Amino acid sequence: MRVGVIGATGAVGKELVEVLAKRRFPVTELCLFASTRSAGTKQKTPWGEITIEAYSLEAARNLDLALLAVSGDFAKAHARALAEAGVAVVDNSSAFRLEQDVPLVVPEVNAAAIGNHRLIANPNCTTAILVVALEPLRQAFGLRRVIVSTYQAASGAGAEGMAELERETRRVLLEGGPAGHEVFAHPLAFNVIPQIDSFQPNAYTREEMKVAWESRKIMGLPDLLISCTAVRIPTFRVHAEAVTIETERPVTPEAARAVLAKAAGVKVVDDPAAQLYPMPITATGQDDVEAGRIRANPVFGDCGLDLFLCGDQLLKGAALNAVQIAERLRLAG
Ligand SMILES: NC(=O)C1=CN([C@@H]2O[C@H](COP(=O)(O)OP(=O)(O)OC[C@H]3O[C@@H](n4cnc5c(N)ncnc54)[C@H](OP(=O)(O)O)[C@@H]3O)[C@@H](O)[C@H]2O)C=CC1
Ligand SMILES: N[C@@H](CC(=O)OP(=O)(O)O)C(=O)O
Repeated sequence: MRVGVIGATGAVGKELVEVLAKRRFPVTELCLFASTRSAGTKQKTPWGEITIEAYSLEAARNLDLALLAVSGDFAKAHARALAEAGVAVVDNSSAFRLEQDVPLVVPEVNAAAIGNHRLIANPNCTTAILVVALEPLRQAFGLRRVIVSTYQAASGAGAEGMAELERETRRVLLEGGPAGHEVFAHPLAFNVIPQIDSFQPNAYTREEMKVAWESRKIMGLPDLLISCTAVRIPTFRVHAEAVTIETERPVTPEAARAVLAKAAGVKVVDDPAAQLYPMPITATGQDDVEAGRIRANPVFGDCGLDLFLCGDQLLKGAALNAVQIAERLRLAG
């Protein structure tokens, strides 16, 4: 397949190239696109050094598959035209996630939604990591309410977010100066920030509402009661999530552990006696979402469960999930 990665110089785009190679996606030609800023620069890839092109429909229309990792505004301006030109498009931005005619897919949960669609939306990273663990629990015990608190890495804000955390951490440690900020609302180094994206009229942030809106769509549970508090922390990679659920039927930690141990895309890491639990340091670079600290939550009687998740948001939350979707597009013909 002729494959294009659009946004190839960014945090997600670079991972997309690596994931395509790692999963031996049948690439006959790889084209890398970014903005005019990067056009002409060369990027090392498993297929050799490739020159970045400035994106244009003319240059991309001969692709079989386009993996978009640019902004929502860019996707709104270009994705449908690309799909109408016959290119299968998987979009990582939030532009189309809630559009009725565009499936929003996490293959472990709702691969069937792909059907014959040629424009597929990849979910918000926090959401993808959450639903991979929630869906098997829903199937086994039913799901009544979900409360999530997140601990999200700097790379969720893209390559510039990572660069800012590194630069400002160095500034504090080496120069003793105060940490600055441009990407984040406040200095992130040596801090945590309970704001990701803009505030909504209901006092939640947009990131928090995406977790609710998108989980409902992916899981096909439009009335699911779900509340999220999304927090940025000074790690580079992996989003962690403390999750509390109320199930419809009684649940025990042992039964939940057994369900999650069999679930695709989940790895149970839960041995408190050995101090084993999910952490960004162990989840970095891993395809599976780590699930641990599984315990009964007494607030919801025998239907309450607490767990802690760590997922590499550049992989399952973005590049890996997008390529998993593309693999199914290929199978669909
Ligand atoms: N980071 C994450 O954890 C996740 C991100 N996403 C989504 O994925 C998308 C990409 O995010 P991320 O990789 O973090 O962002 P980055 O800021 O790291 O990368 C953005 C990319 O878009 C390119 N770009 C910008 N403008 C244009 C343009 N006009 N034409 C072509 N390419 C352009 C940039 O190229 P250049 O270098 O030339 O400027 C760069 O390659 C976003 O929609 C984001 O919401 C989704 C899930 C997780
Ligand atoms: N908002 C996420 C990453 C992201 O880009 O999400 P979305 O694609 O929904 O805007 C974060 O900052 O961690």
